[in-house]
Amino acid sequence: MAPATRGQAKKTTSRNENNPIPDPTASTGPRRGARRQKPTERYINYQKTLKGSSKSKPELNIAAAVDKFIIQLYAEIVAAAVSPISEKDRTEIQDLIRQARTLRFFDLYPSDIADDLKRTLRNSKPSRKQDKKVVQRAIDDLQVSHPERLINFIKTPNLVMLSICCHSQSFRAAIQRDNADSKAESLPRWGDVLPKIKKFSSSLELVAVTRNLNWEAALRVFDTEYDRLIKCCFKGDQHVHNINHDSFGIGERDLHQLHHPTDHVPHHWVLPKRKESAKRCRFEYQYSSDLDNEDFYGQRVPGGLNGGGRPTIGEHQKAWQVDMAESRVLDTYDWPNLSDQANGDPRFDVKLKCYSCGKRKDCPCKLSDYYDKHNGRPDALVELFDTGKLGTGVRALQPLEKDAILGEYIGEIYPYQNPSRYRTEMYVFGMGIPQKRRQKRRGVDNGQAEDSIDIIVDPAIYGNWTRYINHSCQPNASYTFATVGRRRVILIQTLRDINFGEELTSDYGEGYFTNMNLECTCGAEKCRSKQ
Ligand SMILES: C[S@@+](CC[C@H](N)C(=O)[O-])C[C@H]1O[C@@H](n2cnc3c(N)ncnc32)[C@H](O)[C@@H]1O
Repeated sequence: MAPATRGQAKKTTSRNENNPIPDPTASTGPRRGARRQKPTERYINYQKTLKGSSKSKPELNIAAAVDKFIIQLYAEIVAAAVSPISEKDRTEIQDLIRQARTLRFFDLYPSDIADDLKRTLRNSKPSRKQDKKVVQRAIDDLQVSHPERLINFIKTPNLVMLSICCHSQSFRAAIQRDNADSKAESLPRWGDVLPKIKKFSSSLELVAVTRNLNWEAALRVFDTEYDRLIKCCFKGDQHVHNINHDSFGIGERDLHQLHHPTDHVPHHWVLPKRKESAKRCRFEYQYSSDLDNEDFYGQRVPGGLNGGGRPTIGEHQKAWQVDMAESRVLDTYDWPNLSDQANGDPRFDVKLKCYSCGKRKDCPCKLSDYYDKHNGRPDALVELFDTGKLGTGVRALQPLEKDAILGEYIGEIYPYQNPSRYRTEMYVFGMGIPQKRRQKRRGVDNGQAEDSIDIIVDPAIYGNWTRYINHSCQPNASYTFATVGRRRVILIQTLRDINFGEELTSDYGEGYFTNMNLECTCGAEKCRSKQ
């Protein structure tokens, strides 16, 4: 990809001879929408009060409040997955899941039998201390407010989703909060947030499981307690009405997991359009002479080589794409013009000051320093999703503010002079890096040419999520160059505020689609392909 250079009809009705005011008396029978009487003054005043009252606004406010809730839900689930959970939170999570399971258990029976069973439970007098505790806990579980919410959530979406969402404090509060309290606190009601949770459940699950959230541990904590409860209260098999109690009423459907990632790297897995399991990113390339050496062939190629044997040059291969933290400079290539100071790193930029500290020499800055000072969001919550016609794309799972730096465009680095390593320019990004300053004395340019190194950053196989940003002729993000710690980097920066759920796009530059022999299908109003 070449560096980006950066880059209603109003409805009118006029009342004239051709469009006269309709005469209500002109037709005989009643007409839809025709006003029969003039509205009374009282009615007009009432309408006015409605316009000014909160009744005219709630839709907007509710939508915004629900969005805010969903954004918090994602953020809190991710926080629970990647950092330790406090003891208090853990207890709350476990309590809510246990209450839901107890309620669900009784709900499996026809109501008369369930009532009988609850009565048996309340009248049971277990002798062992441990059993007493378990029975009391189950009796308490039956008293929770809004039991139907918990029971229904286990049915749709399911218990997996409940265990995942329970890791969010906002979720735990919302499912237990009375509607009156929601109103008083200007928070969305449970009935408002539930449809949105269902809508995003596949994405929420993928976000949680690829970050290794241990939803199952929280769910299983009380398994032994349920065994005890069944033995205490239901005297042998008398309660079994075609209901499997192996897991205290939890069936296969309750535990249906949609995504089964084989590793826990969030940016390896693409959220599918339909409710299927997420797919791991793969890439088809042509085996080239550049790869035909021990460094590549000898290593374990991600996803293996087709057929296992050494491929012939030009053969098509498919590999898993790998997520890595930093670019990898390949030393299997010759690096002409590399200055001594560069220390083997062709990204070394002799000419420019470090954008982070402003020094030219002895700069210790790392990219994280730059992020700290320049509105950086390198951990921004994004997900890979299947866009359909454009393949994999990236969308924001949180609002992103204008000018935020979201990450570095990284990949394998090799000299520009070489053909693309995987014989495709799909992800290739080129940049020139000065290695020597122009010698100017007393205002006279000595004519000595600048030494510069042209490099390719190629994330075809090794890269990060930034490679999946699709092109738009009216993008909301861009590639920017910076020098940080003497190293030239390509960064992704937002061009405007980006909303939750919006796809991130950038401009690949004029030549990309011509070079690739592709047509841009971004669909933007000012799409170059339309001009
Ligand atoms: C850098 S990759 C972006 C990620 C890519 N969609 C994927 O699945 O890996 C660039 C490729 O995405 C597709 N693409 C991205 N934006 C496009 C657009 N506006 N029109 C057509 N194809 C596009 C093209 O196949 C292009 O070669």
